[in-house]
Amino acid sequence: MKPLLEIKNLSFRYQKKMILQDISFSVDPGEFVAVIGPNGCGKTTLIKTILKTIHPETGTIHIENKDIQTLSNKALAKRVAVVMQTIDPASMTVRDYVQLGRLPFFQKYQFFETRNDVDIAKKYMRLTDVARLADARINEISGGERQLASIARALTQEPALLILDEPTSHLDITHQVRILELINKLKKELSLTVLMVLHDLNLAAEYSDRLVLLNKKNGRIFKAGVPKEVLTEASIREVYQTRVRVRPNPVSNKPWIFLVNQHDLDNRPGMKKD
Ligand SMILES: Nc1ncnc2c1ncn2[C@@H]1O[C@H](COP(=O)(O)OP(=O)(O)OP(=O)(O)O)[C@@H](O)[C@H]1O
Repeated sequence: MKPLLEIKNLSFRYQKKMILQDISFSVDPGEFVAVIGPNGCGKTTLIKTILKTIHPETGTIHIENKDIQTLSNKALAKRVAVVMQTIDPASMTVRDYVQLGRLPFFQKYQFFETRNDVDIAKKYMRLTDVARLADARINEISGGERQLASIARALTQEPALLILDEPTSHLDITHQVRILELINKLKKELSLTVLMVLHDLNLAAEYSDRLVLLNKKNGRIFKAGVPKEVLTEASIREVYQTRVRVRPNPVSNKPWIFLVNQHDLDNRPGMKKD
C-alpha cells in the first residue's frame, strides 16, 4: 500500500534553534496516527511544515505521492483539511464558517455555495453537534463549541487527510469521546486518514493505530509504533521526565497511563523503585 502521507528526513529550525531533526514517518490511507510529545517539542511545527506555512530546512513531504512543494495551496486544500489549536473568533455565523470548508472546490467565477455544498456542511454540523448553533456567531460561542465548529468545517472539506492539532483541548469528556468516535467512524466509512496531535496520552493510546513520540531533547522521533510499543514507563520517563505507571485499559487492553504522586513513589513502603 502506498502511504498517503510520507515525510522523509525532515529538519526545521527557528533561527539557530533546531526544532525538528531528521523526522521520517508515513501514514497509510485509512490510518489514524497521533503525534505526541512534551510541550515545545515541535508538534505544531511539524503540522505547519505539512501545510506549507513554514518551509523545512531539509527533507521532503509527499501527499498521495506528490511533493507538496509542487502543489498549489488550493490543490493542497482539496486533499488536506486542518483543525488548529486556536480559531480566529470571526463574527460570521457558524453556518457560514462551516460552509467555508467548501471554498477550495468553488469553480472559477463561482461566488456562492451550491445546494450540494450546503447539504455537506449541514451533515457535518449535525454530526459534530453544532447544527443547533448554526445562526450563532463564532465570536459568541464557547471555546469548546468553536472547536466543534472548526472540526465541522474541516470535515466539510471532505479531505483525504485530516490534520488536527489538539482538537479536544477545550472539550468536556462527552465531546472528547464523541469527536474521537466520529473521527474513528469516518476513518472506517470514508477511509479518512488522520494525523492528530494529542496531549492526552490515554486518548491517543485508545483511538490511534500508531503513535509518533517526539523527543524535545534533540528534535528527533524517540519512538514510533503501536501504542503498546511506544507508551512504556521507560519511554515516558525519558521523554517527559516524569515517572508514571502504565497498566492495560480494562476494556481495550491498550496502555493506560496513571499519573502518580512522585513523592509517594519514593516513600511508600513496598513501592517498586524506578
Ligand atoms: N515563530 C516562532 N519563532 C521562534 N520559535 C518558535 C516559533 N514558534 C514556535 N517556536 C518554538 O519552537 C518550539 C516548538 O514549538 P511548537 O509549537 O511546535 O511545540 P509543540 O510541541 O506544538 O508545543 P505544545 O505542546 O506546547 O503546543 C518551541 O520551543 C517554541 O518556543
